[in-house]
Amino acid sequence: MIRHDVVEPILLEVDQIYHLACPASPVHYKFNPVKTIKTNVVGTLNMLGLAKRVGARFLLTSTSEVYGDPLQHPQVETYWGNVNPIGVRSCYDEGKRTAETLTMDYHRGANLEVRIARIFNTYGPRMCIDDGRVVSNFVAQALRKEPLTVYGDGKQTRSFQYVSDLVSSPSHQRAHIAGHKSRFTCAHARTFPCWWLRRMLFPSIIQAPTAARLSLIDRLVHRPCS
Ligand SMILES: O=c1ccn([C@@H]2O[C@H](COP(=O)(O)OP(=O)(O)O[C@H]3OC[C@@H](O)[C@H](O)[C@H]3O)[C@@H](O)[C@H]2O)c(=O)[nH]1
Repeated sequence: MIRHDVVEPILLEVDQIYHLACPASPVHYKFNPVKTIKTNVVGTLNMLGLAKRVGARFLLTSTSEVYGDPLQHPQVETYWGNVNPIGVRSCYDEGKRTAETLTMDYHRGANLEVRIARIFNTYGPRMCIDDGRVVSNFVAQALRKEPLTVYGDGKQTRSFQYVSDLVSSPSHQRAHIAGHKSRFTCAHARTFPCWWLRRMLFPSIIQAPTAARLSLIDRLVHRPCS
């Protein structure tokens, strides 16, 4: 294994590049916004340059956040989004949009074989307890028997997906099929408001047998962060 910051160029002999670098939780990517956008722009350029040099296939993990504050529900891959270029989330939204642009420009200009996976709100084992995203926050708060922090009126909706569904999804499989269209959505077909998530999670965790709760705590706290 090599530890390397994608913001710095690197020369390797590889057949495939999975470009996953970048914090995904809003709390984490807002912590150092300049580093976040650098990772998405300079880091993506470096990885695409490497892919071109060695003729590797390239996968970019993008995000539902490329749609910004969408005016269309659900978001289809042809929707261009509604993004604030100067907001606190822009380092991530616009960074990933630029990363997508660069990926498609290398595809068109250098004939690089590319895939772009637009991943929606994903949760599951190996998340940090302080990840900051809504599902792990609610689970951690319910385990501590604290009130669940629903921001705003809780009517905001998200498409949540379990991590193993993401990995085994048909969309993910398509990433491996040569010649398939270059971008695809990785999301649950339905969206749910945050208030619903609170109503569903809290009683099921509070009423769970102690052993089940301890196992959840173990999975959240004692596993390394993904
Ligand atoms: O404790 C919390 C945390 C979050 N929320 C709300 O829950 C909703 C979801 O927020 P999250 O922090 O889980 O993350 P978001 O859905 O905004 O973005 C995330 O999902 C898409 C991924 O591609 C992105 O990488 C990731 O940023 C937001 O409306 C947020 O305000 C709460 O109500 N309470």
